[in-house]
Amino acid sequence: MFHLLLVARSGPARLLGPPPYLPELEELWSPWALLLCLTWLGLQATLYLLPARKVAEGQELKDKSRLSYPINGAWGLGPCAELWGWGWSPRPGGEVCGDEPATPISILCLFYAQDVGGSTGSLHTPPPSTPSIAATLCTREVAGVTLRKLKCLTNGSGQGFQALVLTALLVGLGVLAGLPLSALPEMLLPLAFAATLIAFIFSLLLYLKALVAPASALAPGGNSGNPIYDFFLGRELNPRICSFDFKYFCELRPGLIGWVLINLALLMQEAELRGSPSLAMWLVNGFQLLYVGDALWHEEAVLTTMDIIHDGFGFMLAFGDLAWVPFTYSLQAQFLLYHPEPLGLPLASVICLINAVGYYIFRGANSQKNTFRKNPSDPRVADLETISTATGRRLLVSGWWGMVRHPNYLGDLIMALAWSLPCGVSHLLPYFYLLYFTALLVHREARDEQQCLRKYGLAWHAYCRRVPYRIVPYIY
Ligand SMILES: NC(=O)C1=CN([C@@H]2O[C@H](COP(=O)(O)OP(=O)(O)OC[C@H]3O[C@@H](n4cnc5c(N)ncnc54)[C@H](OP(=O)(O)O)[C@@H]3O)[C@@H](O)[C@H]2O)C=CC1
Ligand SMILES: CC(C)CCC[C@@H](C)[C@H]1CC=C2C3=C(CC[C@@]21C)[C@@]1(C)CC[C@H](O)C(C)(C)[C@@H]1CC3
Repeated sequence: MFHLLLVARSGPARLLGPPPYLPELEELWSPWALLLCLTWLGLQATLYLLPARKVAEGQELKDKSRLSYPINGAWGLGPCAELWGWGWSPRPGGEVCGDEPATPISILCLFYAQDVGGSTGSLHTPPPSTPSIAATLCTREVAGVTLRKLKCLTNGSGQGFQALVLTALLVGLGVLAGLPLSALPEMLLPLAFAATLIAFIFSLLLYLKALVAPASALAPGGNSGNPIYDFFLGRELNPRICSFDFKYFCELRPGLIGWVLINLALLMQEAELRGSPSLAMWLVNGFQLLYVGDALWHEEAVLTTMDIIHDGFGFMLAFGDLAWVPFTYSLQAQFLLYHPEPLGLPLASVICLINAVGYYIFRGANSQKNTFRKNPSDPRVADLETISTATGRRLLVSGWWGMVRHPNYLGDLIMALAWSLPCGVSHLLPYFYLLYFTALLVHREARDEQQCLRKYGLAWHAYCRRVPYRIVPYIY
């Protein structure tokens, strides 16, 4: 990470060459940078602790329990923000008619968005047995008909980004009040050092906490008994203090939003240096903002990722979330600040198209799987072909998941390419993310494959025969 930060600002910007120089400790260590990182973590933790608009349930744990997670990153601009209601016989998609006669068969779920006042809302008609209804909160008898107040899980649509938007507002106000955001790029080295230090100390504390955690709270890996290995991979699966879930918080909030902030600071510094931000810088900022915004919009989907379900929370993820993501994922914008790249409109349009294709595949595949896992009879996935497994769960074999076994990785990789292309082809450095990410996803795919084979046995073999390619059709 430090090599990348140093090389990005050096003239030759050679990824494979030696670092331009070795920084002295004074260049790395700054109490101000540490204070800034801690303030940032404090701000994001405060936003995380804002009263939850919705609580989602995680996957089943070893002891058959499920953890709850606040879904703050989203607020309701549309249906399914927070969810409940007294259901009775409205026309699907229509307005609620209070005086409409209630009938026993039309118990519905009225999803209504809190921030549109609570009085309006769209109506959905999920059958009460679908997994999108988490619980019956209470029942009420009205004219001999039992109405149920239902707690529903969101389907992810129409959600916004509370934490991201509030951070943007605060930063905007700060900038108006004279906060020198464009000075941030000069501080990247000490900030990265401080973030690494925090990740290291934090993982030590997590390791110590895990020593007294019950066996049921431990991750499948990370319990080898070798302290260095376990410290690195993480002993505990979902370390928490009360309802504050450290892994979930770190995975989505400080690092991802920090990445966007660093990008913005680089854009502002470029504007100061050259009069206005370059088109290439706009593209990189826009694409990556879309990616982070998407992650927060679909915040709940992270609960089914391998990181949350399977991996312990140790140094690898803490460092990855808090330091690696913000400081290396912003590498293209860092590169552009020191190595401006002229970009014409025709090429920019092609790059936008590549990003759009990548995003379409990434989002389509992730949403299709999430929808299917939540409610296989959802009309959007009900027609897809599936195969049964001994666990009772089915596997999709048509749609995106019938094209390759990891279509979401394919989309993600295409986007990674689009993020590098605005930096031109004169240097390898801006393509670092693409190379690293390919390695990460190939390794991740192999890990997932092993887990699925363990879970689904013969059915997984059948799926592999039916869909022979892993990530790239006809190639891999
Ligand atoms: N930018 C970054 O740095 C990173 C981004 N990512 C992105 O995160 C996202 C999540 O990735 P990841 O957590 O690895 O895993 P996936 O979202 O790909 O989920 C894999 C799981 O999906 C289920 N599954 C697999 N095949 C099928 C099928 N045919 N039908 C139904 N379910 C199926 C299985 O779980 P089950 O059957 O138990 O439901 C499997 O374990 C991806 O889009 C990836 O690109 C990931 C890592 C880093
Ligand atoms: C330090 C090591 C070299 C590697 C550490 C890996 C981590 C940086 C990544 C592991 C899985 C991740 C995910 C995302 C970010 C990177 C890490 C933490 C993710 C939050 C990015 C946004 C996506 O939409 C997502 C699906 C929510 C991602 C989940 C996995």
